[in-house]
Amino acid sequence: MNKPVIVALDFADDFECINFLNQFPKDEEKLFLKIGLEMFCQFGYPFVRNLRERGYNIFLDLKLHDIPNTVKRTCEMIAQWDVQMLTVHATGGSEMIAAAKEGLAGSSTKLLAVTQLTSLGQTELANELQVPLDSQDYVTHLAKLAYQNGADGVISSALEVPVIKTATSTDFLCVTPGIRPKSSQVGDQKRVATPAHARELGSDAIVVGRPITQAQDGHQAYVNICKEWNK
Ligand SMILES: O=C(O)c1cc(=O)[nH]c(=O)n1[C@@H]1O[C@H](COP(=O)(O)O)[C@@H](O)[C@H]1O
Repeated sequence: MNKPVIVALDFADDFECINFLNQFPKDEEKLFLKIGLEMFCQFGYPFVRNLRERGYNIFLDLKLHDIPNTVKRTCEMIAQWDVQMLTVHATGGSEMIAAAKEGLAGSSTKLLAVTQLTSLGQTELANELQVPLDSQDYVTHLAKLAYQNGADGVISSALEVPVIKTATSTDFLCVTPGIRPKSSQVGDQKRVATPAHARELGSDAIVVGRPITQAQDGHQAYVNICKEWNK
C-alpha cells in the first residue's frame, strides 16, 4: 500500500468542505483526512462520524494537552469513535502520554505526539520558548519521551525524521506536516520540505492542507502531490 498523503480539512464551513471532497472521484482510493481544531470545534463528533461512515480514514488532530486524568478520560471517549490517529502534545509529559495510551486501550487508534510545531523555527525555540537545544535535539528528545511512554509515533517536520528513527525505532511512525511543493507559498510554516524530500527522509505519511485545499483544482493538486510522494 502507498504511504498516505493526509489532507488537512481546515475549512470554516462544512458545505465548503463537502464540496471540496466531492471533487474526488468515488472510485479513487479512499482519502485520509485530518480533522483539526477549526472543524472539530464547530461541527464536533457528528462530523467525524459522518466522514467515517463515508469510508474515509480519519486523523483526529485535537492536540490534547492537559493533566493525565483529563487526557485519559477524553481518550477513553475517543477510543469509541473508530478514528485512525489522534494527537496529543508531547510537552504534556511522560505521565500524560502514558495516560492517553491507556485511554485508547482496546481501540486501533494510533497515538501521535506533537513535538515542535512546524510553525516554530530555531529563533522562536530559543527566544520565545527559551529552550536551550537546537530543533533536531529538542524534537529527538520529545520523540524519545513519546516512544518510551507508549505513543505509536510523532508529528514533526520531515527534516527530523532520520534522527527520530535512529533514536527510537524504524517502526515508530513519523507523520510530517509542513509540506510545501516547490510552487507553493510557505505561509506560517517554518520547517518545511517538499513531498519528494519528505519521502527521501523517510516520513511515514505527509499532512498537506492549503497547497491542496486552496488550490484552483484541489483534486489535481492532490494527484500531483501523490505522484511526487510515491515516485
Ligand atoms: O498536528 C498537526 O497536524 C500539525 C503539527 C505541526 O507541527 N504543524 C502542522 O502544520 N500541523 C497541522 O498540519 C496542517 C498543515 O496545513 P498546511 O500548512 O495548510 O499544509 C494544519 O492542519 C496544522 O494544524
